[in-house]
Amino acid sequence: MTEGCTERECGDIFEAAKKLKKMESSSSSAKDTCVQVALRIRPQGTREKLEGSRVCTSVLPGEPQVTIGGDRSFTYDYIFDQPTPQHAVFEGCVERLVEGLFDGYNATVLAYGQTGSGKTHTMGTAFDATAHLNPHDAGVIPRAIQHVFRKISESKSSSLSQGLLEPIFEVSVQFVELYNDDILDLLTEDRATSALIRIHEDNRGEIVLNGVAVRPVQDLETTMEILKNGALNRTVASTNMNEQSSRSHAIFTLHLKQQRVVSSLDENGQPTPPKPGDMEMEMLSAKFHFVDLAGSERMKRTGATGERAREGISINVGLLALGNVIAALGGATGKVSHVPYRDSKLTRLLQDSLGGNSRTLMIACVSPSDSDFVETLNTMKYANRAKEIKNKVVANQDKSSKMIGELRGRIASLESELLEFKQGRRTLDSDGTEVVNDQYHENVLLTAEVNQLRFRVKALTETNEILRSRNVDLMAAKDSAALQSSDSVNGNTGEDGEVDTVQKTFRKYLEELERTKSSLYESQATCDQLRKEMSRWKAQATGRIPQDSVFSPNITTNKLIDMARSEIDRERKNFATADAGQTSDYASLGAGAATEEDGTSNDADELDEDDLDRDEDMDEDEAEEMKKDAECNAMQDNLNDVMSEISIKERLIEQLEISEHRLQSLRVTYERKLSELSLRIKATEAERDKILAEGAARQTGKMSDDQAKRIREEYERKIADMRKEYKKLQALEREHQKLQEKGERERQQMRQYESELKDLKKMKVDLVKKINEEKKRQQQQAQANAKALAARDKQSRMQANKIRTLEMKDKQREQFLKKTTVEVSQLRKERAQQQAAARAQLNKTSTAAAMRTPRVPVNRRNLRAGQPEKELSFSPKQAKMKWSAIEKMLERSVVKRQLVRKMEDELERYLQERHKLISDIAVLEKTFVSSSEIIDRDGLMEALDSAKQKMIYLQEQITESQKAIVDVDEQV
Ligand SMILES: Nc1ncnc2c1ncn2[C@@H]1O[C@H](COP(=O)(O)OP(=O)(O)OP(=O)(O)O)[C@@H](O)[C@H]1O
Repeated sequence: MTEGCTERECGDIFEAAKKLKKMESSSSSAKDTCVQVALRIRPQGTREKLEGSRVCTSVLPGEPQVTIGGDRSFTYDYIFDQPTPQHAVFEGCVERLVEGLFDGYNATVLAYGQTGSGKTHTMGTAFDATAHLNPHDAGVIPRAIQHVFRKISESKSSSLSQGLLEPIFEVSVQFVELYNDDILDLLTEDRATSALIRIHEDNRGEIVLNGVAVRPVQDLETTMEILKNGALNRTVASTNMNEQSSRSHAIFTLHLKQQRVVSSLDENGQPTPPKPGDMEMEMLSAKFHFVDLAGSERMKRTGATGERAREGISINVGLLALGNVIAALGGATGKVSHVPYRDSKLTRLLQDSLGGNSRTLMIACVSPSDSDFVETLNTMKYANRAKEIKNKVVANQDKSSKMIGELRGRIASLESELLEFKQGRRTLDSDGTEVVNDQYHENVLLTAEVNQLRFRVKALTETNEILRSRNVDLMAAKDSAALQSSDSVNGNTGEDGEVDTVQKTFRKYLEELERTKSSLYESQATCDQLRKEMSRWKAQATGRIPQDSVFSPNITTNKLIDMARSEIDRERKNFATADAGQTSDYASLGAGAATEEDGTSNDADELDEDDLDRDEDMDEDEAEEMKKDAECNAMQDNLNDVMSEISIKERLIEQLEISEHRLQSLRVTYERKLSELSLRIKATEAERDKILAEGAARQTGKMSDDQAKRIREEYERKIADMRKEYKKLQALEREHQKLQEKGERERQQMRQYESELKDLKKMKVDLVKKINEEKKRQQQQAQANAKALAARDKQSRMQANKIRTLEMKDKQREQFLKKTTVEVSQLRKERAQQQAAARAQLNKTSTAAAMRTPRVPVNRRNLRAGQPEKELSFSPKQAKMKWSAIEKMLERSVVKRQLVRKMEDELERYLQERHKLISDIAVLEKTFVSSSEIIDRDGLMEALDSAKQKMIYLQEQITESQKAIVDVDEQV
């Protein structure tokens, strides 16, 4: 397990990081969310049924798809067909928005549709001052309010049951209407205050209404009362299309502020209760706009005149501006250049909800009747465009909670990152392959190196063991030699001076051996010390300090370490000298690159995208450079290893050479002594023989037999002693022989060390060469990179210039077009005036001369001639092409519009005929029932038959017209 972190802790950190990441992504980061669209088809009204209207919409069962006009289909996020009850609409698409309110997400529900299509019914603000609202018919707003208060009490009681701090909620409401482009506060009786209402955009980009009453509310009943009073204050009037038609756009806003204990999310993204000791508070705020738009209407159909017509125009202007905002936000390219929010107060009020920070739902309300075919088709198209709008949704947390959350997330992710480095966490890269991080690889390499060193230490320990056993042998030999020497002291005191010398020599020899052994130990210790030192350097290089890096103080060891350090320092200095040239080159290159950056920074604002690209490239280059640096460092480490190895081997060889030298000199001394002893044995034997021979010659008289015997015995004893001594010396010689053999083995080892040393030196040379080559290559690469960077900078500067030039040209072109348009309208005006004048003149004089009034040329060539030189030189061909394209497009859409209008009129005519025919049929049927004359009844029957035939024909025509409208409408 990794240092300083238990398995459990690691797991906890990972989990915490995971949860916080989820929290972060779910709360603080803005997410793109499309505006959701629901289509609600209201049931046919009694009047429509009586008028014989047929249902022209059909919904695919189980699919959110609707078909109209035969084969025109639209798909929405939700479709609620005719019989859908109110609660299903709320639960289907609004409830989750209310839930989001408690997590700090703004929401908007926008009811759109033609007049009488069911917007007010759906929103739930169709209150009757006297009648009690049937809970079953309650619309979206009452249900949302109910849900908010229910959820508040639920979360309070759930906190209490969990032993957590009770959350604090603040709920307030606002209710305004936009009538004839005036904002009116529906919660105040004093209409004069409305003049003081201002739309204001705060520093977070949120739209706020200054001067509008904010009513704090505590429970469902009070809020409903406020809602009801406000709704009853709304401007409504009766039109042909709707008994109670809303003549204004109404916006009911519910603000929710809460202070609660922060809850984290589990692995499934579900909130988990915080631990009792971990009670961090957060502040969340959110608002819910409920927008009941006034119905779009065709004056012809609503029969509006006077004030109603003025209202209708204002409503249609607002809705048109809303349509333009929707079109701009949901443009095919997805790139919004300008959104005309400021074109109307309605769009300005809805700026938050469309393209802003809100989860928005548009409920498009339509009538299923074929008499409303054109309006229904238009509403469906309008709603279809709204689907494309993308909002940026972010939870509204107070600044400090947000920051704390972000910091917690950051800490947790850093902790998990650290853990990943330590443990070698496997991750999936972009290709989906499993990878282990670099730090882990490095750890593995170091562990392998440590193992290798351990192996070598083991080998040295074994050598040590061998030397120790040899020491034991030698000690035994020494003891036996001492014993023999004491024997000889006891038995022979006369001629044993030479033997003593031999023994002394032998002792010296043993002492020498001991010295050699201790030298070997010393070199072994040096070797160990150097290895430890090496691993300490490595550990320092990787930021780790091994546990065994503390040694007992020892003067010799320290001396050796100092020696090794000075040697390494010397080598490092050598390399540093070799590097110095290249480093200064790198530094100058780096400075060059920095200067380049400074030079380009002035253009940073204009070159954002290019800079981003370049940053990415630079990141890649940096990564590449870092990789190379790592390689270079690895090589340097290798070189250091080789060098320390070399110094170890050199020391070993030195020691072996010294010991070999000592052995050699001992051998010579020893051999000399041996030959001296052998000569003396021979001389003694010769002396004995000689005395014996003389004794035999003098046998006759002077020496007795006993005398001779004594002399012989004495000499024989002497010789026996000497032989003994000789034997001892021979044994010693054998021992010496053995030692020599060992020496030979050591010499072999030395030769091996020497060849290894040679290899290592060669390796060192190769490595130095390789490092130099690598550095040279890196230098070249850096130069090439700097060059490429400079080239890229130059290119991006050029591109920026190009963009600026193009933008300038574009501006000029726009100005040119604007000026041209102004001039054209000016000329048209003048022309009209001239024509009027000419007509007046014609009336006066009745002569053709007046018709020759000089005409002001209005063709484009003349207009262009009036432009300054510069503008003319600016791509007139392009401007002409653009102009003609605009003209063609306008022409096409005008033709299409005219055609559709004609078809709509035709459809309207058929519908009216059908309406008339239905009432005719009703009259005929009535007369038929009341008539008693057979002749009359036959006539009536025939009339009824022909009316019914006509009805079939009319129905077919209506269907055909609807199909034709859809076909033309679909054409681009
Ligand atoms: N889903 C429905 N179920 C039953 N009746 C409905 C439904 N939708 C609308 N209605 C009825 O249709 C009539 C018109 O509805 P509503 O007033 O809500 O239309 P509107 O779109 O708000 O019209 P306007 O834009 O003119 O205010 C009302 O009498 C309403 O009760």
